[in-house]
Amino acid sequence: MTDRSFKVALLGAGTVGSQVARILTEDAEELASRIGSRPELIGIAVRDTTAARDTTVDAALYTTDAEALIDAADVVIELTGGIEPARTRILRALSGGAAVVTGNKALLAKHGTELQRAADAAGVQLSYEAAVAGAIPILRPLRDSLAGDRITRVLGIMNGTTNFILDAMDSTGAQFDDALAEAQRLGYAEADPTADVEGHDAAAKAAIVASLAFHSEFTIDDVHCEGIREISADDVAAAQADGYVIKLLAVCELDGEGVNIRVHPTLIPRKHPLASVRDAYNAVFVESRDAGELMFYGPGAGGAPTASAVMGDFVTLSRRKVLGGPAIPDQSHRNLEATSLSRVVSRYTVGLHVKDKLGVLARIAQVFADHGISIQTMHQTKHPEHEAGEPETTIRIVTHRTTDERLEGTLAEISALPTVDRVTSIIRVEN
Ligand SMILES: NC(=O)C1=CN([C@@H]2O[C@H](COP(=O)(O)OP(=O)(O)OC[C@H]3O[C@@H](n4cnc5c(N)ncnc54)[C@H](OP(=O)(O)O)[C@@H]3O)[C@@H](O)[C@H]2O)C=CC1
Ligand SMILES: N[C@@H](CC=O)C(=O)O
Ligand code: NA
Repeated sequence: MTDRSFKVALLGAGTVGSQVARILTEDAEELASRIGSRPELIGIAVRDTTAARDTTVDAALYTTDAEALIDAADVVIELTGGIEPARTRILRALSGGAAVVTGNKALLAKHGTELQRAADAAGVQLSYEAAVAGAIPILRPLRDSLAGDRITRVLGIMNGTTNFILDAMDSTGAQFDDALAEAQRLGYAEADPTADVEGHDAAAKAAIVASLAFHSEFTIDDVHCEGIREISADDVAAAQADGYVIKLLAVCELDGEGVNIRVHPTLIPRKHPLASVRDAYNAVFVESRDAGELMFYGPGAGGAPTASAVMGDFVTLSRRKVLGGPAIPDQSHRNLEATSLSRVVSRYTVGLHVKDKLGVLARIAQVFADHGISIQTMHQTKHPEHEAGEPETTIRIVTHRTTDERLEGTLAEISALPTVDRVTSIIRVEN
């Protein structure tokens, strides 16, 4: 079997692509025996063929002609990122009969349905385990291992960069910018880290996870998304003092007849298993009717770990291609709708910057009561005197469970009080 070969085109040789090129080169014999046929790397598409590259890979393989490579390939591995030209190139590969592996979550979260339909129509395989939580096998378990169960909720830390930043702020007191620069140096952050920091990267992953977990079609536009840029050292210290840690969580949960999908900073108790997820590690909790609670943990970003997920997909779909037979088309569609955040019930911590005057606490507590929100705890921190001599203070309130809609109305009224300077933070609390 292994004397036959099949042609592989690699698009991209950056953080992940360079590691995939290395594995395809160094492990060629081992891969041939696992697949039952020899993968022949026919070329690597990049933007700049003169850039310094990994010397273990044949320099003659680099090209800027991605289309020629795609047209000649049996399997295409797309690791360039972004929407275009990646979308057009993947569609070209699929319609030409090539199986495709990609880690492009931004593309899948926007055009996943179109790509999957193109793969089904061509009778070829499209795999993207690397797109969510890097090396962690999570999409295959959702799609295959749990195919006979009913998933009720998925809760996860799905972005390595923001976990790295929040962990550094929590454990070493690092400043946000320094922690972000280190995450970029280590290859965790996207080329433009806005997608990480603003939560868009985690939101893309949440859309992909929710689509597989709930057998429906969701895009990133269905995900409510808040990032971590507003999280201050004060928020981190206050969370610590109360026995919490702040994490950027992605939550996908059944909500009546629909699914609520959201990404936001969340306070979780330090004894919660997700609180111990450090550095750029990711973890995904899956709750289902029959299996109960499952936790998937591991490196969620970085070149080699992500390449591991790419190679897992590559070996699986190459083996299937070598064995022959039809590709397995996308499964049942329940077509659940995405629900609005406004009715989601949770606890909140709210930070308020106020004038330190007689009755200010009582007035704020009254507004919460008027809106039917019960306060669990209220802390006041004394600030140095204001320039104009007027004393100021920060109040932190932890509420009992309420809806986003109700909290919004409450804070609109509180913000309008003459004694309230501003709302400094609103963070959800999970138990
Ligand atoms: N980094 C990570 O930890 C993870 C990344 N991913 C995903 O994997 C994919 C790749 O990420 P990463 O390796 O970090 O990205 P990089 O930015 O490090 O690398 C991108 C590569 O693609 C090439 N490229 C970009 N545009 C084109 C184009 N139009 N034509 C040909 N080549 C092009 C670049 O060429 P050149 O070298 O010439 O500039 C470069 O080699 C993305 O979809 C990302 O979201 C998924 C999980 C984790
Ligand atoms: N930028 C992403 C990379 C993996 O998907 C992250 O930080 O998790
Ligand atoms: Na994964």
